[in-house]
Amino acid sequence: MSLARALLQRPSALGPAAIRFASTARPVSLKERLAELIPAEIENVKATRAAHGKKSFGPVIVDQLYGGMRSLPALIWDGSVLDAEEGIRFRGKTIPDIQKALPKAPGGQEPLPEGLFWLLVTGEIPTQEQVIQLSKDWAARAAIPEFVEELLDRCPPTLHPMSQFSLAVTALNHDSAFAKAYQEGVSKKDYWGPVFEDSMDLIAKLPNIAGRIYRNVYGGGKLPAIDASKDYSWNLANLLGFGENPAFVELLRLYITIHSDHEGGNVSAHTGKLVASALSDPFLSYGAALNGLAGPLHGLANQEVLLWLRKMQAKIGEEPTDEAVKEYIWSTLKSGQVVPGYGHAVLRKTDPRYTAQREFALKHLPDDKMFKLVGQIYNLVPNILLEAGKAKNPWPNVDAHSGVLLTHYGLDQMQYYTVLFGVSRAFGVAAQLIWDRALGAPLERPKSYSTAAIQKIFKDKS
Ligand SMILES: CC(=O)SCCNC(=O)CCNC(=O)[C@H](O)C(C)(C)COP(=O)(O)OP(=O)(O)OC[C@H]1O[C@@H](n2cnc3c(N)ncnc32)[C@H](O)[C@@H]1OP(=O)(O)O
Ligand SMILES: O=C([O-])CC(=O)C(=O)O
Repeated sequence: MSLARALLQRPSALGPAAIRFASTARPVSLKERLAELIPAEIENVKATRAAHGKKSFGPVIVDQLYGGMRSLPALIWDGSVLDAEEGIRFRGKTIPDIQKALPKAPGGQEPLPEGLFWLLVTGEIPTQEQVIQLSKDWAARAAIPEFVEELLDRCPPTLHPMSQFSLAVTALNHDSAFAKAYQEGVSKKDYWGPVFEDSMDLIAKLPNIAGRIYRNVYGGGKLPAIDASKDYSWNLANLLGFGENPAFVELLRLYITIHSDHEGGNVSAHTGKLVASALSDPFLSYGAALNGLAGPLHGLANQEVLLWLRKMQAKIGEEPTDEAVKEYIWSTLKSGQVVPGYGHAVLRKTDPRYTAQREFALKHLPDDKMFKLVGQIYNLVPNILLEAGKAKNPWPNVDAHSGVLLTHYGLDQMQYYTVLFGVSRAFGVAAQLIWDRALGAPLERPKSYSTAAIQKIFKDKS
């Protein structure tokens, strides 16, 4: 067994210097860096709990039990934290920060999602070499089992792409390193190793799954092979048939980076964490997360936005007046539907992910008719939502913009959009699952109450 392998199997037995010594010929890998970071983080969590473990986070009110647990402090999520006014920070960094700091592809301007994953896992900005190493590692792991290919090929094209995606990801559990290790009696303190391997496999295999679904449902012929000399987003674009379009590849780099993580309480992230807390492997956990992402109030909203825009254009034309757009928005609200792409459970300002996409559009497609319509809607919806008086946040979220960019480049099959969101969200969920197992996160089991029980509690107290 090589020294590097021995180190990886028993990282805690040897110090960081030894690990660095073993890898002088190549950059320190993500797994090696993680092995260095875990012992200190275990101590950090212990110290935090010792200092603050018995302190209150404030009262829980009954409305929070009925109201979807809004603002209830209930989860630990290290990769990112969401501020209602400012938006997301990945390991403390805003979207403009990471656009500046993360490594880029040669000639590219957008951050490479490989770098974002490194940042989510370690809290550190990787070197160009480390990012290249990650691209190559994922390319080497990208093949999917033949039976998963067959499973996808047998899905009727009428089955929603998200259902196909979730089926395929769940089926990857067949080869889970963690499920196998658990059956073989792996010790709790070593859970993170096979969970790391599964997480890397999961992310690496998503382009082949996503590409196969796209070509099966929408045509486009045989899938090309993964090119190990190219980055993750280029390969995904190529599998979809857009590898020759550098602007589309750049868009995917930005898209995957900004959709990756949105702290822990959103439906997909929380579902992944919850399911994994039962020690279900990362494939089962992420399959469950995808089923949540497929809901129209969450990730599917990007599909809904495009459908809504198309219906609007069909009704009032491609370049409508403000009055016609206003009337259309009101008719949506009056018929008891939501305006897709607007509002948010936490945010109270324009989503910085919307802004990042708008800036991309201003640079690459300023004259696109649908982009202009999206801008026009931005000037009208917030006032109407405020006037309607219900939504706590009248501003656009990430989903208000993404479909327009994809459509511009010819990816206009909106039912497919949430699959791309799903590829991206795997980065954030996987990073947290690795840490949850490294830090020994317990089974999740909050307390529930019936309405009768609540009435009794307060009757007894009054
Ligand atoms: C990646 C993402 O998941 S981002 C979110 C994507 N989802 C969408 O864009 C769908 C449209 N938006 C919405 O439905 C909501 O704003 C959500 C689901 C995102 C957030 O929901 P909540 O936290 O419950 O929002 P909020 O507290 O503001 O809701 C209060 C009321 O305003 C309504 N409301 C909120 N946003 C909108 C909207 N965009 N259009 C119409 N009504 C809205 C709610 O439906 C709710 O109505 P109700 O009292 O009749 O039930
Ligand atoms: O944070 C949320 O609840 C929804 C959201 O924007 C995301 O998950 O990206």
